[in-house]
Amino acid sequence: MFSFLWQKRYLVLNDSYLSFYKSNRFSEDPVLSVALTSITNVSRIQLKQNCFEILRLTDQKENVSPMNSYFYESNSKRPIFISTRTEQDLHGWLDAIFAKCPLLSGVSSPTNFTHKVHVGYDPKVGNFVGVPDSWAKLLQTSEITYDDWNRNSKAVIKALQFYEDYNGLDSIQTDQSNPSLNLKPLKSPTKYIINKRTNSIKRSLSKTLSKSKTDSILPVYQSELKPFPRSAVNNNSIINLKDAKTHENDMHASREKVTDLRTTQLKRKEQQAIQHHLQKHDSNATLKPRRVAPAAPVAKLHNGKAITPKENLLELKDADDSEEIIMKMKTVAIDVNPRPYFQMIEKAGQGASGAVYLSKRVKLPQKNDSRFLNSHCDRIIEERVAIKQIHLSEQPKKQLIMNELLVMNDSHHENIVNFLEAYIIYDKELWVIMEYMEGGCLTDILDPTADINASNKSSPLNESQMAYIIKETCQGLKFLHDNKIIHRDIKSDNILLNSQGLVKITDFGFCVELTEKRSKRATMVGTPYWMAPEIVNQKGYGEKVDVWSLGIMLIEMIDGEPPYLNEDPLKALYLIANNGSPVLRRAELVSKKTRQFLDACLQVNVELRASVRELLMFDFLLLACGPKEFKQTLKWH
Ligand SMILES: Nc1ncnc2c1ncn2[C@@H]1O[C@H](COP(=O)(O)OP(=O)(O)OP(=O)(O)O)[C@@H](O)[C@H]1O
Repeated sequence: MFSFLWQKRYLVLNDSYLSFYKSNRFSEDPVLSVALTSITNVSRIQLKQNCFEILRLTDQKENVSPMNSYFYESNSKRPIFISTRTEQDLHGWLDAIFAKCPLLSGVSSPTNFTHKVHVGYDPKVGNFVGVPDSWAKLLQTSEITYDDWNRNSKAVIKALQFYEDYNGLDSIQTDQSNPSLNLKPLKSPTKYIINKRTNSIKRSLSKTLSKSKTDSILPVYQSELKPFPRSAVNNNSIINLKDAKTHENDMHASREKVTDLRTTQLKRKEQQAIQHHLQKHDSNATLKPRRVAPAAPVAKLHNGKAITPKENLLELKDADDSEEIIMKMKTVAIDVNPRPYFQMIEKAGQGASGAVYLSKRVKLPQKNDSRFLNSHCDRIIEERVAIKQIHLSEQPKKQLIMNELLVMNDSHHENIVNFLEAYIIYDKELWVIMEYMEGGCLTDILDPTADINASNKSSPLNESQMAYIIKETCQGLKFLHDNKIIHRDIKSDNILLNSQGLVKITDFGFCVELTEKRSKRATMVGTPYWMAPEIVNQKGYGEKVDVWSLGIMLIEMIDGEPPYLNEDPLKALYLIANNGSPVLRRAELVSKKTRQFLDACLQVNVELRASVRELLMFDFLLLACGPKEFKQTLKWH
C-alpha cells in the first residue's frame, strides 16, 4: 500500500497520528506512526495509480516499532507515498488527512481532476517530469533514460533513494543554482579510467620490486592525476572530462616508459589522497565520494558477560566523539610513542585515512615495561612490518578506524592480514602495525588495460590461479562469517598478496558484527560496483553480501573489471537493482566449473545464493594451484 517497496499496509487515522500497520490486527504495534502535527503537505502524485505523497517536518520524532526500525531508520524523513486501492479511497484519505492536520489548511487540494502530467520525459525541459525535484535533478545528470524508467521504474526509484542516502540528501539539495555540481560519484572509479588508457604498461612484478624503492619513498601529489567524474552529461562534467582527457594524453606519453606496477599503484592511491584532500578542503568540489559509517548494531551480551569494547564501540552512531573513541582505541592500542622502535624504509601505499609504510623493527620494548604485553617484547628485531599512520584529527569517521582496529585485533587467520600491535601517539596519531604484504593488492595484477571487446582476449591469471585466490579469500571470509562478522567491502583492492604467494583480506573499516537480535543489517556501505542488489534495494542483509562481492571480484579477474564500471554511478546502481545476475563478458575464457561457482555467488535471491561454507565445496576450487605455483607464475623471487 505504500512507499517504494509498495508493501501492503493498513492505515489508521486518529486525532494525533497517522499509523501504518502490517495487518488489520490494530492491537499490535504500528510499523510507523506519523504525528499529524508534523505533516506539512499532502498531495496527489503520479508515481502509481491512486497515489498521494505525505511530506513531514524533519525535526520531529516518530513512533517506529523496533521490529521495523531497520526499515525506517534511513527512510523516516523521506516523503511517504501511498497508493490506495481505488480512486474513491484516495479522495477519502486525502480529505480526512487534510481535515485533521493542523499545518494544512483543512481544505484538501483538488483531487478529482484529469491528470495531464504523468511521470514522463519532457524533451523541451530535457528531463523527467512528475517526480520529486531532487530526483529530477539527479536524473537530469545521470544516464538513466526514459526507457529505463518504463522498463523498471521501481529499480530507478531504488537507485535514486540509495544514491541520495549514500551521498546525503542534504548535500544534493545544497546548491540550488547549479544542481549538476551536486551529482557525486559514489566512490571514485578513476583508477580504472586512468589505468585503462595506459595500454602500454606491461605489468611485471619482478620489475616492480626492484624499482619500487626509488619511486615510492615519499608521497608526491601530482595535480595531473586529478580524478574526474564519469557522469559527463552536464557542462561541469564535460569540462572535467575534457580536462581529464588532456591529462590522460599527457600521461599517456609519459607512461609509455612506466613499467613499474608499484608506481602505478602509488599514483592511484595518491589520486585518492588528492580526492580526499579536495573533499576536505573544497566543499564545492564535484567529487565527494562519501563512505557512510556503519550504523549501530544492537549490542549483545555474551552469556550474561559484560559487552566487549568492540560491541560497545559499534553502538556509537554518527556521533564520532573523538575523546570517547580515542579512549576505546586505547583498549587495543598502546599509549606510547613508537618512533624509536621502527625505521621507515619506504612508502608502500596511500589509503584514504593515511599512508602505509614498509618499516623495520629496530628496537624492542623493555621486558619490564608494563605497558607492553609479553608478546610485544618477543617480537623480532629486523622484522619487516607495514605501518599505517593515521592522523586522528584529520579523520571525519574515526569510528571506521576503530572498527578496523578491533576487527583486526580479534581476527588472526592465515587469510587475514595479520595485525601485530597499534600505538596512539599523544592522542593525535595512530600507528597500526601489520604484517607486510609486499605483493600489493590484487587489483594490480589484474589487467584493467585489456580491451574487453578485443579479439585477443586473455586474462593475466589462469583459471587455477583464479581458483587459488578465490579459495584463500573464501577461507578468510569463512573465518569472519563464523565469527559473525561481515566484511562488506570485498573487492580486489582489499585483497593483499605477499612474496610467498599468500593471499589475505584487508580493510576492515566497514566490518560489522551480526548480533542475535539483528541478524540482518540495513546500512548501506561498501563500494557500489561490488554491492549486492539487496543493499541497493535497501533490504536487510546478511553475510551473503560478501559472497556477491566475491563473485564480482571473480568477474574482475576474468573480465579485468567489475560489471557496469563504465556506467555513471546512478545508472550502475539502477543496473544492479534491475538486471539481476551480471553477465560475464569473457565467459569463453573459463570452464563450466568456474561459471557454476560464479552462478552460485551471483544469485539475486539471497536464499539461493551459496554461503561461503558451501562455496568451499565447489569443484571450481579443486582447480586451485598452490602458493608456490602462484608465486612462480608471478615471478616473485
Ligand atoms: N599490510 C600491508 N602490507 C603492504 N602494503 C599494504 C599493507 N596494507 C596496506 N598496504 C598498501 O597501502 C595501500 C593503502 O592501504 P589502506 O588499507 O590504507 O587503503 P584503503 O583501504 O584505500 O584506505 P583506508 O583504509 O584508509 O580507507 C594499499 O592499497 C596497499 O597497497
